[in-house]
Amino acid sequence: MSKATGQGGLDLAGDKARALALTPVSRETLQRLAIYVELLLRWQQTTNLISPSTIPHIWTRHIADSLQLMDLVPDAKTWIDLGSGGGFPAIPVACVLADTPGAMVHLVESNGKKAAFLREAVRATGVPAQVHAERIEKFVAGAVNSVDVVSARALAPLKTLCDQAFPLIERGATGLFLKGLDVDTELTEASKYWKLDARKVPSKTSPDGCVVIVRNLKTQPAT
Ligand SMILES: C[S@@+](CC[C@H](N)C(=O)[O-])C[C@H]1O[C@@H](n2cnc3c(N)ncnc32)[C@H](O)[C@@H]1O
Repeated sequence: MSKATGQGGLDLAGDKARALALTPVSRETLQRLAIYVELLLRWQQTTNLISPSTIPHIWTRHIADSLQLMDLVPDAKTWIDLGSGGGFPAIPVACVLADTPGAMVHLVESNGKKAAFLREAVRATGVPAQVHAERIEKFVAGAVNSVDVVSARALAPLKTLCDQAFPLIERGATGLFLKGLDVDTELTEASKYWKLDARKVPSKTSPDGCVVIVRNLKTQPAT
């Protein structure tokens, strides 16, 4: 495999350079990310971890999209990522946090094959992360410790994310939810059931995307 090309002769160098310009990382973090990307592309041949059409843009569409969360919560050390799938945003976040003492990222993913991949990704990169192969509802209900951040990407509408993340946000976690074009409709719907402080931050990687930062989540009083 040449330096310029990735798995299967894919030329990812340009996309990787664009991603690193958007979300710069240390040399050590980049080494961990490169191990993860290579592993993901290998598993992708037999397990659907990301949409095949996004493979040529894996560094911008997935890695940088995940890394943009770091600047929003610079002091956060403990995360729970809901519905991690192939590992976004959790594994890139853990790659950055690997040099932070006390950091831990929990990945909740009920699909057995994807959870097996995530375990292998954690082992290969050596990042501070644990994979929980169970349903979000069960994991969150049993989570005893408070965390700094609860994140989710491409999992569910905001109303459902509020339902799922409420026990964690109630105990002080900040919700970071990567969202697309429908965000305003989703916010309107969520606001019927939840009182929430929600701030939209434009995405660094997608012109139609944003990150919704949720704090102070409370149920709406019945009218
Ligand atoms: C569309 S994928 C998104 C994966 C990843 N977050 C991303 O952005 O690439 C949603 C993932 O959430 C998982 N999932 C959905 N509902 C879940 C639940 N209730 N408990 C655990 N995992 C769930 C699915 O198995 C799937 O892998």
